[in-house]
Amino acid sequence: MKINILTLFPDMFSGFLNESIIKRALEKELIKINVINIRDFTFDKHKQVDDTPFGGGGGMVLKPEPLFRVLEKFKKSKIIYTSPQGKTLTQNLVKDLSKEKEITIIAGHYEGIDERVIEELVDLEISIGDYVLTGGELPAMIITDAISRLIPGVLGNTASYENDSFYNGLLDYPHYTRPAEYNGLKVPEVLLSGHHKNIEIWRKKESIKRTYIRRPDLLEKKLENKEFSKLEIKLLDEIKK
Ligand SMILES: NC(=O)c1ccc(NCc2ccccc2)nc1
Repeated sequence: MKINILTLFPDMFSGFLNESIIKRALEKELIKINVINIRDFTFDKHKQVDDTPFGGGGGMVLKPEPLFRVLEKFKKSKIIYTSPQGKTLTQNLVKDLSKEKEITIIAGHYEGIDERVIEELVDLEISIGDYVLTGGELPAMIITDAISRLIPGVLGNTASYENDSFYNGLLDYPHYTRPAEYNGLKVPEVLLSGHHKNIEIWRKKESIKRTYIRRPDLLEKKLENKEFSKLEIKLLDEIKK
């Protein structure tokens, strides 16, 4: 998987690329991340990348020329633009994107980019949620992070995404680690029992309970898509009693 990120602020990515799981995935060449400075694709004296919006109003808009030039180099990849106007990112969309060979993410800035770039070159506009940020760099990191962890080998063998919350359309169950008692607070007995079947059922029930309480919309969706196993239905009935 190769991810190109087009940005005006490449230095914003150094922490993201040089720490932890992403750093190791890059070292193991499981993924390749290419951060490109859009300003390198301006050839005028002032290296102008943005300008005031036609029709007036505040802020600046990224000019079309530098973006058309840089995107010419990446037109074989899937072109993504991060903006509040995009399709909301979900784990399912992340899963679909993780199957692409190469994607290029345009991190918008200021008020956004000239619409002609979106119309002509962008394959998918993505929003990470209903709020506005100073730029598209953090959304680009979030999309890159979420995709990378699904690439085989990126998560160590201990963790895996199969047990992810959202992977099965439910919220995660509670997690505990040593000590078994802290400040008089005990870990649920079943988790200390070594009884794997009971632990699996307890975890599944906790996931469903949490989803039922915190995100009933996710349960609805899972029911609509008929994605419930017989066990899950049984546990949901117990929870509802
Ligand atoms: N919710 C998001 O995914 C998001 C993406 C970018 C962003 N800010 C940059 C920008 C502002 C306006 C138009 C285009 C880009 N804020 C939020």
